[in-house]
Amino acid sequence: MLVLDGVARRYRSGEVEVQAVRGVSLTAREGTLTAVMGPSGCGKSTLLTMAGGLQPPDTGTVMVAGVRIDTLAEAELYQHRRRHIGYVFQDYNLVRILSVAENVALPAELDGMSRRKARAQAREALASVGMEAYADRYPDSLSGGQQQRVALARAFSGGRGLILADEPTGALDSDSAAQVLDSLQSLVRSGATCVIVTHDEAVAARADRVVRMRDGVVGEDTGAAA
Ligand SMILES: Nc1ncnc2c1ncn2[C@@H]1O[C@H](COP(=O)(O)OP(=O)(O)OP(=O)(O)O)[C@@H](O)[C@H]1O
Repeated sequence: MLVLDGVARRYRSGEVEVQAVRGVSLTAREGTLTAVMGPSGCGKSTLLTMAGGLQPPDTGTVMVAGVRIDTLAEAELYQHRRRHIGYVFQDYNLVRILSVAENVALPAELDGMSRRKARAQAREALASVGMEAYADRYPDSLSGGQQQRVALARAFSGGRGLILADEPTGALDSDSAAQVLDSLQSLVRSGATCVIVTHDEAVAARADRVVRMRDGVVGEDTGAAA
């Protein structure tokens, strides 16, 4: 579960200060898919990076899997992120010289898990997004949608409960995007909490909840009472 409480964040570049997020509270529960939408520059990505512990809020609190992460020391934050949070970006970020299974196993191996265990875990994660048949292929031989499903498996591998995705279908045609959404929904059904930043109404249509931001605040929230 993700709980954001009154988070705010501003950026300063030179003399100019931008209040990117102005106090957002949002709880996303296990087994739900939340779409965060809104015009360019309204603060969606900033909100997602705070939810994932990639940058702290100036004010407000962030809880992931029952732990307040915005005040954790760096080493603990790093460990908590690796255990509980998976990230997916528009451009997949797969390592081209590694096979699909090696890509998915990489975070666990870097974390000290034995190769055998990490690979077994990777195969399970690939199965949960319907990509187990591609385990020995290389990213360049896959379509964009397939690569994104591998990236989803990597984010989820090891049972990470919170999947944060920034425009995961932004580079895909509608058929590939639909397959990525199928995979995301199957992770949600197996209990993951997913939060997606998107401009794509097709994603919003399949979300359990749509949060629309405007100028750093939540303007509309279909799940406000949930
Ligand atoms: N590192 C940064 N330094 C300075 N300003 C930033 C930085 N990152 C974002 N901003 C500014 O903060 C505001 C919110 O940006 P953010 O990327 O969160 O919006 P967004 O809704 O995700 O936009 P998009 O849909 O275009 O990705 C914008 O005005 C942006 O220019």
